[in-house]
Amino acid sequence: MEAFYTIQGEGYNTGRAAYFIRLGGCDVGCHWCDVKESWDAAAHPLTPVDTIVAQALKHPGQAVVITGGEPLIYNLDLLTQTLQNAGILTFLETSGAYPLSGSWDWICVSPKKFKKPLPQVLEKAGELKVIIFNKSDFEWAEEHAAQVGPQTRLYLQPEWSKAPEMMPSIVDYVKNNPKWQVSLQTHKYLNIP
Ligand SMILES: C[S@@+](CC[C@H](N)C(=O)[O-])C[C@H]1O[C@@H](n2cnc3c(N)ncnc32)[C@H](O)[C@@H]1O
Ligand SMILES: Nc1nc2[nH]cc(C(=O)O)c2c(=O)[nH]1
Ligand code: SF4
Ligand SMILES: [Mg+2]
Repeated sequence: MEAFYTIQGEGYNTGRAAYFIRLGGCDVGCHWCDVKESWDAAAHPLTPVDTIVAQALKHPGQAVVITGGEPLIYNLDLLTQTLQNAGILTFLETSGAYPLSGSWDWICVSPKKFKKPLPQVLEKAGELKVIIFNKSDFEWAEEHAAQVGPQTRLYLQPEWSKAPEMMPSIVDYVKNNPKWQVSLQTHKYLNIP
């Protein structure tokens, strides 16, 4: 759908320069999704892997973030292996709703109520990043924390439009349950893509 060089704004790798590759197509249907224009795969022409990788290599960043849409609706083996062979770190942003493919240096799973994550993806998560839209999402977060390994980093990220309202509860929750950390969409405060 699009590719751009920016700073990873969210989660474990926040603050790192990265080339973002946003793949079109998603049927998970989050009502608060901040890239609804990505949902219709047919609206975004296919791009050859070699073209994507050549564009990525024009930037000095050491990492690529593959996001969407839901990137795991595609088999990502060739794209990620080609990037890694070129010396680029591969980071994934996924809902976990589709089977895992690809070769990854970091996997972020952000589970969704609308199409639940697969256990095989949760198992491989470097980080679990749960979006907090309302108070019931804390319980939802704990249900998923129970399904990841002890090494998985745990993040609570406010849904953007609800951030002013939900932030006090998130702060209290993290202070009382310190296995969790706060993740903010810092790129939106920085006014960068
Ligand atoms: C747009 S999604 C694309 C990747 C994948 N479909 C997923 O949901 O993980 C990238 C990240 O943005 C988060 N996100 C999407 N809309 C958001 C919003 N309105 N507020 C906060 N985070 C949001 C998702 O939960 C996910 O972690
Ligand atoms: N800067 C920046 N960081 C991000 N982290 C995850 C994003 C995404 O949409 O997947 C995103 C994004 O869209 N921009
Ligand atoms: S899974 Fe990701 S891309 Fe799909 S609707 Fe939800 S937030 Fe948007
Ligand atoms: Mg985004």
